[in-house]
Amino acid sequence: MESSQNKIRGLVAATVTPMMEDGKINLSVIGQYVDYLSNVQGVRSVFVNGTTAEGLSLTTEERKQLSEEWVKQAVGKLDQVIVHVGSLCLKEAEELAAHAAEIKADAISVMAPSFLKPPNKDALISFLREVAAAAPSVPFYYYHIPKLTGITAIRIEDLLVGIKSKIPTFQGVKFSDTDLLDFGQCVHKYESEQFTFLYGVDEQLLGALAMGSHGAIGSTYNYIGKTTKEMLAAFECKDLEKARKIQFLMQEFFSYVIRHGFGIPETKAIISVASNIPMGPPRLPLQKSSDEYLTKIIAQMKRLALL
Ligand SMILES: CC(=O)N[C@H](C=O)[C@@H](O)[C@H](O)[C@H](O)CO
Ligand SMILES: CC(=O)C(=O)O
Repeated sequence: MESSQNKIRGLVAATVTPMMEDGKINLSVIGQYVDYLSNVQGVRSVFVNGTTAEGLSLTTEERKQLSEEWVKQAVGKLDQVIVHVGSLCLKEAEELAAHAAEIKADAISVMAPSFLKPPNKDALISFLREVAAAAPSVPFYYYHIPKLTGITAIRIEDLLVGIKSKIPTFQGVKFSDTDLLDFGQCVHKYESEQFTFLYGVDEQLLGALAMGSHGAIGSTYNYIGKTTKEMLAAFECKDLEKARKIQFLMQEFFSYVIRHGFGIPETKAIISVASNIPMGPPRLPLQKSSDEYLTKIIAQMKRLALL
């Protein structure tokens, strides 16, 4: 049984994968990255090899090296290292899950396979169950990101019916979608099960907090973690006016970048500026964004006092 101590609460940074100009992964800066997150942003948990980390663009060997390095560097500095082990290939996902267990990752997470897609909820559960079974003592989080997986017809409220009997290690959901009806009903219906619901659309986290979110996993907590923590604290003290003020400020940033193009290339560049750690370019098919655009983003962030 999970003790409440192991439950994920608060903010989790969805990390980027540091890369070198030649395209190789750069393990050598992960120690510094951990220090930066915990000391500068006050973020003490990480989600590695996920979307922001270009997890599905990495080789299995690279994913293993990265998760090993994160777990190693996190000792004594971070609370939780959650490793995304999802893959289009069940066998590869199982291998990564077993590896995460071996290196003592705190939790694993799996998104739905998105090329040959599960035709229905039961097929998805069967896939998740097999992966989870490869790490039978590691807490398991389902990673819901329908816009990217293309699996938009499966509601999480329905997916979770009886899930503990099928996936004994099931612990919660990383919910990266704007559907607050589905999210709210997950929190409400499964309260007695003590699942953990972590919200993943950073632009509207306050809405999810109002629905009872237990925390958040997102790419922007790499650089506005500290500000977001102030919003969480204000919400906690029921100072909604202050919480809104902070969310609105962050939304000014989101509104600007989303209009002009916002994704992993920009995220890597912003973190590089914020942390002074070179995160490098993204891997193809993603492309570096232009210096001109990045200069504008940084100027906007400074204007909003987010950098
Ligand atoms: C699609 C995507 O990458 N979503 C991230 C996590 O789920 C978020 O953290 C976003 O990057 C963030 O909300 C900005 O849109
Ligand atoms: C954004 C997110 O949570 C991920 O990178 O997987």
